[in-house]
Parts: sequence; structure tokens; C-alpha cells
Amino acid sequence: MERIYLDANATTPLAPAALAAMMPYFSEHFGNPSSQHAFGSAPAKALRRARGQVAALLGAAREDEILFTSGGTEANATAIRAALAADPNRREIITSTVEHPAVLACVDALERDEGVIVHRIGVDAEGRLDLDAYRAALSEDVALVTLMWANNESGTIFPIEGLAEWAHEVGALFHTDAVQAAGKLPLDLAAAGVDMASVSAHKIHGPKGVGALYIRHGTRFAPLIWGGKQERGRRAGTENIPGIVGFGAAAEMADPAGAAQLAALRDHLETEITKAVPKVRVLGDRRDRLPNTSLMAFEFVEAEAVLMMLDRAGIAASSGSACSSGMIEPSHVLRAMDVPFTAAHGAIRISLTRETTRAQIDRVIAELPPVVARLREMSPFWTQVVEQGEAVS
Ligand SMILES: Cc1ncc(COP(=O)(O)O)c(C=O)c1O
Ligand code: FES
Repeated sequence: MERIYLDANATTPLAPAALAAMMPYFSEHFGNPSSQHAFGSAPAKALRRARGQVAALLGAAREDEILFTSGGTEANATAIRAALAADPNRREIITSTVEHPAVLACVDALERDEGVIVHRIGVDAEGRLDLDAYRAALSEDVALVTLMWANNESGTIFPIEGLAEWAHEVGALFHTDAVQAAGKLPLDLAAAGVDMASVSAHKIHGPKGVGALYIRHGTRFAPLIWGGKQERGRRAGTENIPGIVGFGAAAEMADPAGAAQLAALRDHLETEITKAVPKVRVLGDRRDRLPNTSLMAFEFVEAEAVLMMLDRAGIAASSGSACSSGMIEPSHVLRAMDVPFTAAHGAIRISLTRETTRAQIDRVIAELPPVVARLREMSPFWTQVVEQGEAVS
């Protein structure tokens, strides 16, 4: 049985060319890029090359605007802490209710331990930011606005350029978690006007444990990790050279324009599933969504059960729920979007990789509807719906 991987927003397979580029830096080019002797020169050169490759993917104006980190999580934490340290007179942060835990847990800690005031802006049913609430929260006390470019669960895209402009009107720094946007949307950070942006290699067919923070030239900055002078004193610690080389290679191979074509496959999936299955809703912004992402909520089934049966059929997807204290709770994103309880519990995220084929999607279209039907037959809620003679469509 061919196993079909449809969980690209969790991680992507390492591109063989990225792996091949990395290999020599585990062996013959093991040197420390900070060393003055001959062993340091190949790794130092590789580091410069990778910085250029990542800068090009992001549309950075200068290569030294790229700071390598251990991943998206560290990039987010670095940006948030740096903004607060840069201007001690500003003690407020604006973010949204649908950010990744890498942002939300970080600002929660700052609120709890350091008295920072956090404004969490809500979203509508399609996951779109409440612009009025955002405008109202902006003031000269705001150190940082941190809003994601694209949501990992719903795929909804925030209008980053306009949001950044408003932040700058009150003198706040603007950071965006672009982990899901990079490689899937054409990014031009120099033009977008953002001050900082986080990206992660493993979401673009690079290795895990490496990412970058884009820091616009001239942005006020303070390091998160102190020590040696690596990364121009902005992030101490000997660089993860093989990882960074793999990240650079993956960045060079990324094809955001090509990723746009995934939308046709994704739309085909949604059209056929909504035809074949009653009581399903497609979530996320219907006009402005990541091309590879589909979040569908099947009413009156448990997402976990659907995923288990799909997995048995060789199809890997993920759900919009997470267990907390023994209960399966809809994710914070689904709750923020106010998805009704019966639908939120049956929300499945299917996220395509650039390797996903039409034949694979057709297999999902064949396998998924009978799985949902079988589970509904066992559901007392579903039986009630059918007995009450509700039009099931
Ligand atoms: C939106 C978003 N931000 C941040 C991260 C974290 O990135 P990393 O796994 O590289 O720490 C992820 C990955 O799950 C993500 O989807
Ligand atoms: S059982 Fe589904 S997230 Fe834990």
C-alpha cells in the first residue's frame, strides 16, 4: 500500500538535494566556521552561501538581515524578546488569538512574569483578523505587533503589509510568523515593510531544528542567547552548519509560484468531498488561503476516529484538536473561529506537499466519505439528526 502524506503543515520530507548538500558538512567539512585556519573556510563559505539563499527566498534587501536560529519557535521568541528589550518604555504587545503556541505561550509568560500587557485580537468565522479591534489596541505604549502571515490550521492569510503600516504609525515594531507562508506564497519582505519575520526549514523540505529570523537593517535588536560572537553577536553558539546548508538548499529549491498550482488540487478535493459527504463545512478564508491547506469540519464525527481510519487506509492527515486533561478539545484556532462544537470536533486538516499528486487526492476522495459515513452510523447525535428528518445536505 502506498502511504500518502498529507500533513505538510506539520512538516515536509527532506528534499534529497538538501540532504546531499548537507552530507559533506557532517564529515570532511566539520570545521568551525569561526576558526581562522583552513578547516574553517569551507564551513564559513557555506554559511555565507546559505544566508544568501534564504535572503533570496524571503526577498530581503541584504543578506545580513538573516539570523539563523534553531527553528521557527526560537525565531519567534527572539523577535518578541528583542522588541521589548529595545524600548523599555513600551510595555504592550499586540497579537492574535490564533497564533502558533510558539508566540502565544511566549507572550503568556511575559504577561504572567513580567507584567507585559498583551492584546489578543480575535478573528471571524473564516479566521480573518478583527481589524477594528486591532486599530483600537494600537497606541504609543505598544512595543511590538506580532501577527502570523498564514495560519497553520485554517490556512487563512492575514493582510500583513497593511497591518505593518498601521503598527508603524504608532512607532511599534512589526513581527510576523511567516513559517507557513514561506515557500507557499511569494514573499518580498523588503517591500512588505515588516521589521522581523520568522521562518523554519522543515516546512519547506529542509531539515528540522533550523530556521531564521529576518531582521530589517537598522531594527532595534537585543539577543535572546548571549555568549560568543556568532551571527554578528546576535545569536551566540556554534552554528548548525549542516542544518543551515540544508536550509539554504531547500530555500533555493522552493517554488512559491509553483505552490499556487496546489490550490487547484486542493479545490478539487474540497469540491468532491462536499459533494459526497453531507454536513461538512470548509473552514478558513475562502478568498485568501494558503494554496496547500484544507480544513474541513465533518459534523457529528470525532476527528481522531476519522484520522485513525484514514491512517489505516494509508492516508496521513491531522486534526484540529488536542487533548488536554484527558478530554479532546477543539484547538484554540477552531475556538477562536467560533466553529460550533459538533463541527469543531470533526475538523480534519489536509495539507498538501509539492509532491502531492492528483492520483493521491483521488484516493482521499474515494476513502474519506465512507469513513465518515461509517462513523456517523455509530453516532447517537447523527441518528437523532436523521430521525428528526432534517434535510441532510
Ligand atoms: C505558524 C508556525 N509557527 C512556528 C512553528 C514552529 O516552528 P519550529 O518547528 O521550527 O520551531 C510552526 C511549526 O509547527 C508553525 O506552524
Ligand atoms: S487524542 Fe486526539 S489530540 Fe490527543
